[in-house]
Amino acid sequence: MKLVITGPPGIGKTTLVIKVIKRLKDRAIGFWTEEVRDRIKKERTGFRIKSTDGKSAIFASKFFTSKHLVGSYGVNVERFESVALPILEKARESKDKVVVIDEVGKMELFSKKFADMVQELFSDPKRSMLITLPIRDVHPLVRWIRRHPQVVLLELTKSNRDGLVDEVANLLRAEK
Ligand SMILES: Nc1ncnc2c1ncn2[C@@H]1O[C@H](COP(=O)(O)OP(=O)(O)OP(=O)(O)O)[C@@H](O)[C@H]1O
Repeated sequence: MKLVITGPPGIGKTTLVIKVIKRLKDRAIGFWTEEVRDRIKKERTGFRIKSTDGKSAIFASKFFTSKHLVGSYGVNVERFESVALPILEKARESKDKVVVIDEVGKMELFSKKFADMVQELFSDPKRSMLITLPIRDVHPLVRWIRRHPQVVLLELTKSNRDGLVDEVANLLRAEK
């Protein structure tokens, strides 16, 4: 099964993914991205990637100089790849695991290697995946995933986000 969660920024996609990973325990392999906030001013300063094997890196920041910009955030593609690629390579070898990728968005897709890896994993019909996507088609791959015939697309809202945790975990757990 290919479960794809979409919804507007801040609706709770990452929160849902983290809860589902906890439910799936070691059946889940992959990564999620979360905000980095200034401890004193409380404002968002960037984004961090965290993998199921405990690695993490700040890969986008207001303080990074980069040719890859999303709004005021500079994206460090090498830092992103240093966490994302090893865990997805490991996932490729672990055929019975659910691959979790939060998210396939504009910042992440500056990495061509990441885009190729996502497409490869997604193209395996037997592969169970849980992916989050931005609401807009920010990249041809986002459009391709959204329209893939195997996809079950779930749009997250304030009213369904709590109930979907068990539903998503059960759907993925039921897969061999
Ligand atoms: N089910 C929930 N109940 C209450 N608060 C929630 C819930 N889900 C998320 N939140 C809160 O909403 C905020 C945004 O959540 P989260 O980062 O998961 O959203 P997101 O959709 O992944 O955002 P982005 O699109 O920026 O990645 C967080 O402060 C989180 O604590």
